[in-house]
Amino acid sequence: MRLLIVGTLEGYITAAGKIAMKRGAKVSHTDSIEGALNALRAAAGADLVMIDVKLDIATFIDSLKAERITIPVVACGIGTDAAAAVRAIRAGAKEYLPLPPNAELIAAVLEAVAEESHSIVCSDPAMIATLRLADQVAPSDASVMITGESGTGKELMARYIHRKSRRSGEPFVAVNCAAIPENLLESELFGHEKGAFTGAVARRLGKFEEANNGTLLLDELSEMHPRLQAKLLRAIQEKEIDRIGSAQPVKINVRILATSNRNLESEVRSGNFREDLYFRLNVFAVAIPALRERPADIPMIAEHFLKKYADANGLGDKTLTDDAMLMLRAHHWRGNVRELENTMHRAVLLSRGEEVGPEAIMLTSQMLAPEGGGQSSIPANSPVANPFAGPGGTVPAAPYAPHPGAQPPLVVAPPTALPTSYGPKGTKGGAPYGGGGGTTTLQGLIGRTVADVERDLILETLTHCLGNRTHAANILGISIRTLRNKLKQYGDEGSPVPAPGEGGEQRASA
Ligand SMILES: Nc1ncnc2c1ncn2[C@@H]1O[C@H](COP(=O)(O)OP(=O)(O)OP(=O)(O)O)[C@@H](O)[C@H]1O
Repeated sequence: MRLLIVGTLEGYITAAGKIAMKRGAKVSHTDSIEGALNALRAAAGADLVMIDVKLDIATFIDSLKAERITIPVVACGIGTDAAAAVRAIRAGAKEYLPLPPNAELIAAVLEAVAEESHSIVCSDPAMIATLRLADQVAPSDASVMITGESGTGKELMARYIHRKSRRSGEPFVAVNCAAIPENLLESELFGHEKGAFTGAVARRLGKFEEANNGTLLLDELSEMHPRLQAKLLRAIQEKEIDRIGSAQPVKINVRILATSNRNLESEVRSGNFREDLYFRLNVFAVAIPALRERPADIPMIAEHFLKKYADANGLGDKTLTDDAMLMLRAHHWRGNVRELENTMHRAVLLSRGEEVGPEAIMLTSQMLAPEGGGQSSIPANSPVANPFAGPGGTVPAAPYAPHPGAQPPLVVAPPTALPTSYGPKGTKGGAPYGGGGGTTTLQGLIGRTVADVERDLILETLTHCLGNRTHAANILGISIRTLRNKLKQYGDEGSPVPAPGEGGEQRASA
């Protein structure tokens, strides 16, 4: 939880900050609205803003909206100044907190924000049983291996276990082992001393030390190189780590959670994953069912995201029609909850009135037949399954007429609409999405590495989205986490990364 305090809070900054820090929040402070906007633009990141009621909250919230920065804002002021409180709430603040700060009130607000952004929505008995198991294992210090297909909510489950554990007031630190190159992952996890290698200009603490007394999530652990697996095993067994370049081991107290979307047992059998490490980490196993195996969750999660994105885009209340719900229930959801989330995000932006009908439901993975040849009950190329579907269920270039105020190009713009060149310098276009991609454009890519093309695609999409990470991740079909990891890597390698709200040149941290 990262808290940004804006203004002087009538001289109570230190007290409020201390209370928040005690609850595990990372607190930063700026005096002015401009300072806050700059920090948020530069991706400094915050989960909650506490702002002095004396500042111009309406202008601040309007600027956030204009720049599509979604963040809850809580106003703070002396005592119970009812008029100021009403003004702040009218301007869009979620809450009004009276000063001097009250520890319980601040704790409740922080908790509500944390719950809101990481709550697990479910009603299917299969998922409820999985949550019960998580509840049982959470209080212990045992390692937990969380498995499930991509997009089922493994990271969400890890956060849930941390929240329910005795370590909930301590840091939760996640490392995506697949997104970090092997040579960097070692220093990311274990840290390094100054001069340990070329470029190590200062000591850097690794994620193990950052997570000390708390929980470390090793996301996509199956991707870790065997050499590092050995070092990880030692860290877990000995409860100490060696920073690169140091002969002095550092004691650590970290609970490990790990996720994998591969079958780790077969990775062990094929020699790609150490058996001893597997048994160390697999003290408890929590297997999250695929979304299609918990059909009762589909309507509830769909409604949840419908509300979330309608609120985020200021589009008022929306409801799904029966036909639209039928389509959602019948779909195979190979991309699981992430795919459903993206589908609902698009539906919100494409629907015109209060009702969201089948015409707004674009099931982009229709073209991926379910494994084993099974189809959803509605054929992929049926106009009902996807009203925009072309032959084979692909989505044609720009078939919709967006209603005013929506930003469909951010979500469904075809590659040709992007101001980009995916090919070598000077060539235009490229169609990595289904439908419409021709051999000419593909030929333009020959001679370039996949990593190179991927970087261009990601950076151009981000530029197109004015630096908005969420929109870019949606268009790219990758998780926001994967996008952030990639951006960090590109930034480290010297590529200019657009900051939120920027379409262009400014460098920012991912
Ligand atoms: N039950 C749920 N309720 C609400 N949101 C959910 C639920 N399950 C997943 N999500 C959302 O779906 C998205 C994907 O979840 P998450 O990143 O946890 O999946 P994952 O299994 O870790 O994916 P990957 O394997 O690709 O890293 C996130 O935005 C998450 O908040």
